[in-house]
Amino acid sequence: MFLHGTSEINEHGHLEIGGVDTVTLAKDYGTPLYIYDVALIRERARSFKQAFEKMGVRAQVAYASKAFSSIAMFQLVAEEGLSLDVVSGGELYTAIASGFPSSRIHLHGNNKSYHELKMALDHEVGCIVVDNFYEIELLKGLSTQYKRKIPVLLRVTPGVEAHTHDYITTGQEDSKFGFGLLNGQIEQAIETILNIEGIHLLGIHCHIGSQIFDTAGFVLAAERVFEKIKEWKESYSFIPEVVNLGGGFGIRYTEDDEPLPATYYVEQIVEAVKKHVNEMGINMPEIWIEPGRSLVGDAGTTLYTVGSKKTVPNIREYVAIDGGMSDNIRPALYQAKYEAVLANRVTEKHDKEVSIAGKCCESGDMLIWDLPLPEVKAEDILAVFCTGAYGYSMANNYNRIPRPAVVFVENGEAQLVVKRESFEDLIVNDLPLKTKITQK
Ligand SMILES: Cc1ncc(COP(=O)(O)O)c(C=O)c1O
Ligand SMILES: N[C@@H](CCCC[NH3+])C(=O)O
Repeated sequence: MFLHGTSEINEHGHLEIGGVDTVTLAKDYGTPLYIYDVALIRERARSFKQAFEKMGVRAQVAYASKAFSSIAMFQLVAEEGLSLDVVSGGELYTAIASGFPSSRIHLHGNNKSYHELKMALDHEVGCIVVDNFYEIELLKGLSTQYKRKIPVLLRVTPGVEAHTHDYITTGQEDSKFGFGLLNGQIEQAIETILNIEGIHLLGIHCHIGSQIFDTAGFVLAAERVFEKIKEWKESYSFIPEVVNLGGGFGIRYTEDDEPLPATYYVEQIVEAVKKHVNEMGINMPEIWIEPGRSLVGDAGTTLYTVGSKKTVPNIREYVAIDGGMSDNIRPALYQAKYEAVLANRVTEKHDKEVSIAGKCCESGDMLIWDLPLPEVKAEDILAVFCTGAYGYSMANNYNRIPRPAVVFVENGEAQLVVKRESFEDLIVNDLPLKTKITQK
């Protein structure tokens, strides 16, 4: 069994995280329940930041908040001195409500609305990562309303796409995000932006994918971008102050995953940029990265209560839990794999194979196939590891299932940071029919 972060087995034979007994947490807060190991989030945040500091490079580590956003999470991120990547009015609103320093917020999105852009500019966010020509027009219109120049990065699709253990180069840059790097679009965008009085072109952004286990894709992306920067220095006298190489650093979900330490990604990225900068004889730009999953993924665990079971003779045993694709859609969406244990009986032999079914009305609502567990009984507590990224943030109300609560644990203390949705919450926006209802 692989124990992440501060996870331990205590004297009761229970799984403990952050010094708190998870079986007690399940009793106190109910299940399903998302638990975050705060010390592990801090450790990850610090390792990214310190890696840059060690190399003497000016940098911003922006937490990609799509992985998990809540007021408390944003406050933790602020406390650790990271920046924040938001991709919607909702994430931006949460960031502002949390008191996050707006100068460290970066707004992303491939279809930002006028109102989202205005909201970001009203709050003087650190930068807008411009994605397309429509957005340039919107910003041009908006720029006349503000005294300060709008700081922007231009997002490019570098023609490098990474998938888990490998990467491919895509000649045609077939992506809905950003300006093509190799088809003339980015030059058109730079020329347009440089001619807009109220916009300041701070630099270039690219992101090559998610759950990536090697550094070759990042190095190649940096190479592609810098080949172009060499040209832009000549043609536009444009030298980026910032180069943002995105997020995507992989984590260990199961024993098949072999993640690299944060320091290794940072070193390779910095070395790649330094090489080009030295060749060009320009100043080292600030390097920005945007880790999401690698900051919170393995710090999250979901607790469920076991309910019904079904045996299909000679085939398998299904064990159903009180959540499913409503709180973790990743197995259904990406065939994502997870490891799990019985939190209340961790020390017992996990040597019976069962398959964990969710409670949604969907055959595909299976959380884990062929999971080794002890003989499971109703009321056992199942702990699924590594659910911290894209779990709560992609949770939904399918079958009108309320979203679970979120608890932070650290130094033996638990703190509720997101309340469990109630049935009342589910109908709060529903309006009754205008016409009088006649009972038949
Ligand atoms: C632009 C951008 N930045 C950062 C991230 C964060 O990725 P991850 O959670 O894999 O680190 C993503 C998601 O893939 C993204 O699209
Ligand atoms: N939601 C995806 C990752 C998307 C990355 C965002 N650009 C996942 O759970 O793996």
